[in-house]
Amino acid sequence: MTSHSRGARDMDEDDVRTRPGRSSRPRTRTRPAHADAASGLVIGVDRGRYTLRVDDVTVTAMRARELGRKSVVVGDQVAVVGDVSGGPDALARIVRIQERSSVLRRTADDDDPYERVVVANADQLVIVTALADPPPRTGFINRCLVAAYDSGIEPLLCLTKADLATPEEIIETYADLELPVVTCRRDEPPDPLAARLANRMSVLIGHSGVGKSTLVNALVPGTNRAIGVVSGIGKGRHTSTSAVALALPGGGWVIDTPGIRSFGLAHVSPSSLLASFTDLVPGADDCPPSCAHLSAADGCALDAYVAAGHAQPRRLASYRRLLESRSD
Ligand SMILES: Nc1nc2c(ncn2[C@@H]2O[C@H](COP(=O)(O)OP(=O)(O)OP(=O)(O)O)[C@@H](O)[C@H]2O)c(=O)[nH]1
Ligand SMILES: [Zn+2]
Repeated sequence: MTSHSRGARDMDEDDVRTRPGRSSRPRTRTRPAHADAASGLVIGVDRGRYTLRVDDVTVTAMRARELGRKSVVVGDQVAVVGDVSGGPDALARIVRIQERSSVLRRTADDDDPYERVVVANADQLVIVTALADPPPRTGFINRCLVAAYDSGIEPLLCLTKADLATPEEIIETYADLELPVVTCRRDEPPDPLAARLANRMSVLIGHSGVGKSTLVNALVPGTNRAIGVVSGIGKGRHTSTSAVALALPGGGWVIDTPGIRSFGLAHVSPSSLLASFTDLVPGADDCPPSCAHLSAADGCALDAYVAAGHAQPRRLASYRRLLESRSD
């Protein structure tokens, strides 16, 4: 349906979602609650106060009681009513959370039964890894990849500190995943990364000290993310723990996730991860029900599928490596 054919039909959530950024809506004689709500993007969350972008205005909001227990997270598109002027004492109310196109979850650890959504609507997960100081950890990269594939978010490997070490070895490690890679160094502008971020909603994730703040400062002039010193202790510094979305000068958003170093992956099933390996998917047709896809000895049909030449052995090895990284 096009926007012209709506007529007097009531606005529903889908209408709001497909037209983000509009603050005024056609008024009809019979309107559902808050039909005149503005659309906002949640760019920060701090102790029950939400920072939103409504058109080009930064607005502070609280949640309306009608939201119930549903959490509002950075990246959410919301409907907001009340004072959206952005004035110093202005407080708006979030009355609705639009359907999410993706969710990135974190659990405190893999045994934690509560999955916490940390970011909504991201379409790219930027895995920031230093080439040295600290050295790359493939376990971490693997876990991030599993989280990305499971959430339907495209991964991008961003290798920092290219002045300290060469990237060939780590690039070779992931050569079978069609994983895009960019390298950066602080003495050069991060143009290859900026090009990949343009007009997208990207989440940056990385261990402390990999140079994430340095990157964000270079990507978003005017931000002042604290730059730390790599140390063996590294826990004494005060760091904010909630995600924040920053507007990129060329369009798009980058979400920094201080305090989120990895993801709980207990909820990721072998079959949901397999879905990202489309070349292997048909091979699972002959697997026993709820196959763990780990070995032919347990009846997994993927080995035979690969042996018959239908897919690359290296792809199966990559898939299993990621599968096993869930419990690293
Ligand atoms: N040699 C070199 N050092 C870098 C580079 N980028 C950042 N650093 C240094 O690495 C250290 C950590 O950088 P940050 O940007 O604070 O790293 P971070 O990932 O934000 O770390 P947290 O703030 O702890 O999350 C700082 O001393 C930076 O100056 C680089 O490209 N090359
Ligand atoms: Zn199997």
